[in-house]
Amino acid sequence: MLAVVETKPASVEAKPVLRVEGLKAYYQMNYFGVRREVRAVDDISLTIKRNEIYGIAGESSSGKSSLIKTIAGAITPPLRVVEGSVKFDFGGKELDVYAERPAMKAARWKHLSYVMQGSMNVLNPVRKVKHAFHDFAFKHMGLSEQDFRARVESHLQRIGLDPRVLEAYPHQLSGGMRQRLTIGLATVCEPEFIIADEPTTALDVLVQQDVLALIKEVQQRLGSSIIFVTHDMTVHAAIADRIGIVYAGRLVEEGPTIDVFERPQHPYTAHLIASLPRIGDTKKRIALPGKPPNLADPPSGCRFHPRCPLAIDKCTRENPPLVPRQTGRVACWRAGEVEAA
Ligand SMILES: Nc1ncnc2c1ncn2[C@@H]1O[C@H](COP(=O)(O)OP(=O)(O)OP(=O)(O)O)[C@@H](O)[C@H]1O
Repeated sequence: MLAVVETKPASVEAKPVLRVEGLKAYYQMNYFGVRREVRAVDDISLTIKRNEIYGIAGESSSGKSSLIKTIAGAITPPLRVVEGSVKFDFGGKELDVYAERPAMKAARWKHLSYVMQGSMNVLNPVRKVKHAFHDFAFKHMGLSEQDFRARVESHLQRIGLDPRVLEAYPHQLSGGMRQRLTIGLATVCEPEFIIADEPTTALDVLVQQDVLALIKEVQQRLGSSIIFVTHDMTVHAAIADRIGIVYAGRLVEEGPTIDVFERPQHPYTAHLIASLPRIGDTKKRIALPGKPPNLADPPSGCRFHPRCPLAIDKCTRENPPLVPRQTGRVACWRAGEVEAA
C-alpha cells in the first residue's frame, strides 16, 4: 500500500535556503564541426525552505541528475550553465554558486553536501573507510585528530554503524552499510543542505526503507534541507514534503507531496501516479504512448504534447508557463481537467 507522509508546514520557516531562478544548463558538444546542444535543464525556477525535504521525480533522461548536479555546482563540460542562477542562504549569508566559486568550494561539506548517484561505490576500495572521513571532513571541522575521531565514531553510532567499520575496507561491508556510510560522510559536518541523487536505488526494498528512515532521522535532528532525485514515486511518497515533477528538462508540476498524489494537476503527473502498483487493484496499467523527447531537438509548445491524452492545438504551439494553482504550481493549458488517479 502506498503511504504518503504528512507534510510539516508548521516547522517550515518561510525564508528559502535555496533559490533557483531561470536555470538553463545544456550539454554543448561539437562533433567534427557540428554543434549539438542537449537542453537538459531548461528554465527551471524553484525554492527550498529550511527543514524541508524536496523530491524531484520524472522518468529516465528527463534531466533530474543534470538539475541537481547544476544546483550542487558540480558540473563539468560539456554541461554548462547558459542562463539563470543558483543561490543558497547559509546562516543569513547569500552564496551565488556560479558567481562565487571559491566561497562555494569552502561551503562544501560544512554547509552543503552532495551524495552522488552510486556514491556508495566511490569509497576507495584499497583504503580503509577511516581515510574517506579524514579526506572529506577533517579540514572542515577544526578539531584535533583525537576529537575528530571521537566525533566520527559517535556520529557512526548514531546512524546505526559500529565504529569498527572505520578500520574496514569497503568490500568487507554490505551495500546497505556502504550506503549508510556515504550518508554518514555527507552528514558528519552537520550541513544545512544535503543534495542526494538516487540515494536508495541500488538497494533492496528492506535496506531501502532502512536508509530512507535514516535520511529522515538525520534531517530532522540536524534541521537541514534536502533535495533528492529518484524516479521511484514510492520513495517520494515516503519522505518528501514537496515534490517537483520534471519532464524533458522542465519543471511541469510542484506541490506538497500529499496534494500531488491525491490531486495531480498535470496529465504527466497523473500518469506517473496511476501507473503505481496498488495492493488488491487488478486493473491493467496503461503505458504512456511514445518515448521521452530528444532534448537536442525537443517538441514545440508543451514538450509533453505528443504523448498527452488531453493535448489540444494550443499545446503544440505554446509552452505553458508554470503558474500557481491550488497548493502548488503547474505548467499545463488543461490543468484542472486532469482526473485524479
Ligand atoms: N555527458 C553527457 N553528454 C551529453 N548528454 C548527456 C550527458 N549526460 C546526460 N546527457 C543527456 O541529458 C539529458 C538528461 O539526462 P539526466 O541524466 O540528467 O536525466 P535523468 O532524469 O537524471 O535520468 P536517469 O534517471 O536515467 O539518471 C538526457 O537526454 C541525457 O541523454
